[in-house]
Order: sequence, then structure tokens, then C-alpha cells
Amino acid sequence: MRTSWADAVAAENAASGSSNINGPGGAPHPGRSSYVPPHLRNRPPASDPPAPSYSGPTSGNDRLGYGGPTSELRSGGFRPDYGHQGYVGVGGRGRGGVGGWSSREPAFDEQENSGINFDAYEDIPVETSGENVPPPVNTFAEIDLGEALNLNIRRDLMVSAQTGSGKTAAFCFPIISGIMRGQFARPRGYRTVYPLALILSPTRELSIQIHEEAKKFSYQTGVKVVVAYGGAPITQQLRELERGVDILVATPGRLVDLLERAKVSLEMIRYLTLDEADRMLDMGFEPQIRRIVEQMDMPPRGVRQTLLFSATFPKEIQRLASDFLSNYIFLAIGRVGSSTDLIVQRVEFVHEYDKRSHLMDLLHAQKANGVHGKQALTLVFVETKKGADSLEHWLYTNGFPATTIHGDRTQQEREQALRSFKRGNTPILVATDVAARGLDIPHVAHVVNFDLPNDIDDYVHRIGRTGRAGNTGLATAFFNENNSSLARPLADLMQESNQEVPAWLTRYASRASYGGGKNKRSGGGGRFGGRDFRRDGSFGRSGGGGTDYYSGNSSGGYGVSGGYGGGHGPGVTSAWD
Ligand SMILES: Nc1ncnc2c1ncn2[C@@H]1O[C@H](COP(=O)(O)OP(=O)(O)OP(=O)(O)O)[C@@H](O)[C@H]1O
Repeated sequence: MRTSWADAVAAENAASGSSNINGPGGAPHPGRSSYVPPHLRNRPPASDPPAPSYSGPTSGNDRLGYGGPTSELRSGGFRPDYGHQGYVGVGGRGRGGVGGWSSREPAFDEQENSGINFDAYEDIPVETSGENVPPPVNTFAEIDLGEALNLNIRRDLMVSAQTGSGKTAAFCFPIISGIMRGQFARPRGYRTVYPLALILSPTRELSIQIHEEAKKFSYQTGVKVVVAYGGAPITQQLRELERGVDILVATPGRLVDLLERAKVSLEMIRYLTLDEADRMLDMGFEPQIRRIVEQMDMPPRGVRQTLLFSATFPKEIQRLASDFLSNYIFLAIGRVGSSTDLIVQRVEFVHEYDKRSHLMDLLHAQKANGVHGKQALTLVFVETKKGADSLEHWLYTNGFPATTIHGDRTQQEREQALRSFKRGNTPILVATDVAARGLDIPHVAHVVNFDLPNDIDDYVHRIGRTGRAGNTGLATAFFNENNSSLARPLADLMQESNQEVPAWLTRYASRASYGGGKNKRSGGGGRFGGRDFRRDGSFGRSGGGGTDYYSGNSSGGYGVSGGYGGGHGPGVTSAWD
């Protein structure tokens, strides 16, 4: 029988009687040698990367802090003869000081997360706003399935909850419960089906995942869940629909197709959920969403119940979203990487031409420190589809089994890539932003932002692929001059999440302070978890006068050049499908 990486780690943990080999407060494995990247050998500990005032690969602007001659790095590929002398940390900016993994950092050999840290839940701040907010429920046991749930599901909801906190269950439970309790007399169409609930999500893989979760939750309830998404044969999906559907999970494009063919009617929709709602209402999806919600036969707001969920909720998007909601409650739960410290974030200064060798160094270190030399599941985000293919190829030829997921691959290839990654067959997944949101992949130990996104919210979602459900994770970002516009929001986010912000990033951030752009944040004391825009008195429907957290202007110009969610300059292929 094949054993996956995760199984191997679990077995090792069981054998050692510990689920946390080198976790917080734990000591590194005695006797386990560690890999030293070539450019760090015989070098003093890391120092600061170049000050932002320099530009170009001059000697003063070089990665001296990373150990010297870049020519060595540029030519550096996989060299199996490297000695193992104790890894001192690429970039060496761990929270425990210079070099090495600090005792608070999740080590790479901590590949299997240590189980859910339930204590951390107590530290997660929860805020609500809106009228007549129902009292909170702290445990499932205390739920009065009658009154409390009925009250909870009577109101519309906009939820901003940190990644991996369990939003899927949060919107599925009331829907399933409501369907079970309701008496719905549905029309009998010859070829048309009338679902009671619609869950829309921005990617096919996320729809598949929500469908799987919703099916588990509705097991033995009689509630039928069907999924419809693009890139897969529609005939099979139609067959499933014809067998009956209560909850339809769909991507917008395929749903529009089904509506146009009159295969689905939204007339009986009682529950509408937009997962990753901010993404669903940005430039890319908004027209399709408006068409589905406002121009077909869906009951109006106030008649249906509408639930919007995401980890991020820019104010301009909240304003758009309020068109779909009626007298709603805003609920903010936690902040990404917040006081619970689940995701350790590192940012390293890496020139464009050094990125590959730098990644290779990280992967070697990870492998050397890993269990039985196995690679921890690592998700590497890049900007473009072409970039994803090319990096995957390069990794593969350098001895690291990798696969890739992006919009130019067939749906079959995409699903196969995800499966292979989850099983540890190809423990490195090179991805565009198509994998940034919602995907719940157990055991992702490390997220690498090989190319940083242009938008801080995309960064938040990407790093959220690790550190899920109370587990710990590590996120490393490669930063260089091309990412200057992200310096300030990144520094703010890291500071807010109690991460160590490198001095050079702070310098970049202070230079970028007056740069404007959609990453500009208003006022002090940022709130990355989201804040109800209705509480900002100046934020009117007309869009005048308010300082938008993102747009930096008051003309409602969200999604200016580059566009939210894609954020690509002219001539660059969109990473989204
Ligand atoms: N009460 C719970 N106890 C234990 N695990 C849970 C609980 N609720 C959810 N989970 C698990 O936590 C993981 C993350 O949940 P989910 O995918 O719904 O997160 P999310 O908040 O939607 O994240 P994202 O913002 O990335 O979409 C899942 O594996 C889920 O099964």
C-alpha cells in the first residue's frame, strides 16, 4: 500500500510518542543534521537587505545579508553533494533572533500539524454589528436547535472570519437545518429543477470542496446537494440535477449556462450564499453575480436569506454587497495570523533573478530537516500561468517532484494536480491565484509567495492555505523592488499579527506611505479582519467623502488599473481562469 507523506509523519509521531517534533517551545531533533544552503556556509549571520533607496543589482544592493556572491546563486541548481551542517535560516529573520528557526517557529520537520489548538479559539476576537444581534452560541451542545437556529437564520449575514476558521460549516448548517424544517412546495418542472439554496464560489475546485463538505453535513438528512462547475461535462451534471437538488453549489459561469438552458430555476431559492464574497463582487465576477441574483427569477432580498462570507471584506465591496442584503448583521471573527499566532510569516528580500535558487535553498533545507528526507507539502504562488509551468518544470528537472494548478490546464489536469499534491506524490504545488482562496488542503506546512500579489487581501488568502483549523503554518514571501506598493500593507499586516517586521521592509513601507493606490489603508490601528462599513459614518452610498481603505479615492473606483483579484498589469495573462 502506498504511504503518503502525511501518513509517514503521523506514524513517526506516533512512534516517538509526540505529535509535535519541534513545535513551539520544543527543541530541535538532536542528532538530525540540517542543510546549509551553499551561500550561507562560512558566512556570518544574515544582515539587512538593501535599503529601499538603492536600486538595481549593485554590490551595495545585493543580498549581502544572504551570504554573498549572487553569481553563485544564479547558477545554483540542485547539487546533491552539499554537506549538512545545520541550517541557519535563509534570510535568517526568524522571530527568535538572527538565523535558525526560533523555538516559536514551526519547523519543517513538524510536517504533521500538532492537532487543533482549541485553546487558541478563546483568543479569537468576535465582533458583531447590526440590529437585534442574536446572543452567541459557544458550544454545539448548548444550541437549542429550535429557537436559536431559527433566530440565527432569520437575518442576512455578512461574515469576515479568518482563513481556516470553518466558514463552510458556518453557512452550511443553517441552510441544511432550514431546509429540513421548512415546508417547501416546489413546482414540478418537466426538465427544470428548483433548488432551495444556492452556494456560489469563485473557483471550480472550491465548489467541488464545498459540495463534498455539504454532502457530509447533510448525510442521512435527506437533503440533496449537487455541484455544477465549468470545464467538466455538463451532461453528467444535468443527470445529477434531474435526480433532485435542494442545495446547488456552483461556479457562476456554469450556473448562467444552466439558467439559460432553463435547466435550473432560481424561483424557489430561500438561501443564497456567496463564499469568498469579496472576490465574487469584484470586477471579474460582479456582472455575472448581478445577473444571477438580480436579473433572473431569484426571490428578492428580504424574501430569500443572503449569507456573504470571506476572510477579507474591503469596504467598497461591502458597499456593493449591501445591494444584495436586507437588514443584515456584520460578524467579524479573528484576524489572519492574529493573536493566535498560527501562521508564522517571514519576508525575505530576493531579487528577481535569485528567486529560483532561493526557493531551491528553502526546499533543500525543508527536505533535509523533514521526516525521512520527505518534502513537506509546500504551496508556491506565482503570478502567471506561464510562470507556473516554467517553475514547475525547473523544479522537476532539479529533483523536486512538483505539479501545477492554473487556468490554462484542463479541469481534469487541475483536479489530478490537487489530488497528487494532497497525497504527497508531488509535495510541491506551483499555483496561480486560482488556488489562493478557500482550498482546505490538510498538512500544507509552508506557503511560499514566490511572486507577491499586488493586493494585500490576496496575500491574506494565500497564506491562509496553511495554519488552518487551529494548526500552525509557515508563510515565506520573496520581496523585491517590484513589490514596493505592497510594502506598507504587508508591514502593517505583519505587525498586527505580531510578526517580526524586518527593518528594511519598514523602510520600504515608510517610503511608500504616500504612494496611494488600492493597498493604502486609512487611519491608524488597521483592522485586517474586516470592519462593518456602516459604522464609518462618512461612508455613504454615493461614495463621496469616505476614505476607502483600498481605493484611496472617493469615486468608487475600486479595482482601478490592475484590478482586484487579478492585479495584473497590461500584457500579463490573468492568473485566474
Ligand atoms: N468546529 C470545528 N472543529 C474542528 N475542525 C473544524 C471545525 N470547523 C471546521 N473545521 C475544519 O477546519 C478546516 C477549515 O474550514 P473551512 O475550509 O470551512 O475554512 P474557511 O474559514 O472557509 O477558510 P477559507 O477562508 O480559507 O475559505 C476544515 O478542514 C474543517 O473541516
